[in-house]
Amino acid sequence: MKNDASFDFQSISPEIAVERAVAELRFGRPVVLREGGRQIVTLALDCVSPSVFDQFARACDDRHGLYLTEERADRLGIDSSGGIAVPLAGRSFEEASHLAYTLGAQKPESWAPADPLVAASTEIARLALLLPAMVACEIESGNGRFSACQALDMAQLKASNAARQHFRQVVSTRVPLKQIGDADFAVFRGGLAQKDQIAIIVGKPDTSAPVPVRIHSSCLTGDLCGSLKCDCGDQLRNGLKQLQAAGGGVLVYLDQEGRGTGIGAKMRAYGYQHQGLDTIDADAELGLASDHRRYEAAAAMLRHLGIEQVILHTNNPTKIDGLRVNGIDVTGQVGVTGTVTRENVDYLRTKTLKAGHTLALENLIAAE
Ligand SMILES: Nc1nc2c(ncn2[C@@H]2O[C@H](COP(=O)(O)OP(=O)(O)OP(=O)(O)O)[C@@H](O)[C@H]2O)c(=O)[nH]1
Ligand SMILES: [Zn+2]
Repeated sequence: MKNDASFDFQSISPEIAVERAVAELRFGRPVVLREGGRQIVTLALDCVSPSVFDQFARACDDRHGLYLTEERADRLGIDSSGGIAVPLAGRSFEEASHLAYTLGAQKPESWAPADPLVAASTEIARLALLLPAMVACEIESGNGRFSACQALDMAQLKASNAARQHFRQVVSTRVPLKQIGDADFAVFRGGLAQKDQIAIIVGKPDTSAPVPVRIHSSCLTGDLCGSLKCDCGDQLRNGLKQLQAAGGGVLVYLDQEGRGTGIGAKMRAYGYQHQGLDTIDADAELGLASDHRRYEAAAAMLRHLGIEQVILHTNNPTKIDGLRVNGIDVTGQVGVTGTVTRENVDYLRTKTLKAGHTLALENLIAAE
């Protein structure tokens, strides 16, 4: 955590500036992003009302454009690197939304490669758990029409990344669990999105040797409600049992619903899955990449617990890489499976085929 003495009440840190911008976007207000001598003003389409959209168009003198990510552009049949900008002059909120997220939308008549500064603003939308469809416009310095909007420098956005690793433990308390008995729930606070994150400590792991660890991303539908569409609930409970059987370990439960996209995006993606898209293409239709999760928080929490070496319980190679780039030594991997159901088999197959999950799916199906 930052040394409290560094807060002088007269300036703000990069991460506070970013958090404020995130809050503004979620209120449906524009954010100004600056780099060098340039500045753009941007709104997340996902979070504005039609009247604010029209008001923004007027304030931009109709020079505003719609930024679409590379994934969304690709779904519209446009090959781009870094996304595209579609001019919005004369277009309604409904037309813009159709272009940004609707299944089966037509390729726009005109578009241009995206401004990298606008593309960078999707990072704020991502932290705000909003879809990365940005309505944006370049503005001159001295333009007073957006003077009350939160402004952010690109340098602050980049510098805020360091905060992703700043965590402190708030509390650790015993909780009796149905399947494995007592476990300690250690709550950590900090990071960039300032959410509380949890490490569930099973038994008394020996931190002088590689510790069995599961990194589990939250899944409200699966973990909590027993949804048959995924294997998350089983993996959560089986993961805890595996850690106990291994003589103790840690399950890091990360607030990363929908592979880091949030419950709103995940439910929208489920809607497209009901229309036949797989889990990756459904996210791409919303402009999202195949996985938005980050592992700085997990690595920082493990280090707080004195853990530098782990045996990771996962089928997902991205989690192994994610821990390694954040300084945790992954010395081994153990798979974690759940029940294959009629409803989740396609999801599991897509994870193995498109996301490289090491899951022997056909063996699992044959064993049931
Ligand atoms: N966007 C999106 N997220 C989903 C979908 N189904 C499940 N999820 C999310 O996917 C994540 C799955 O988390 P985990 O089980 O920890 O991770 P995993 O990538 O399956 O890897 P391992 O379980 O470790 O093998 C959770 O954040 C779920 O909310 C989906 O169809 N779309
Ligand atoms: Zn799930």
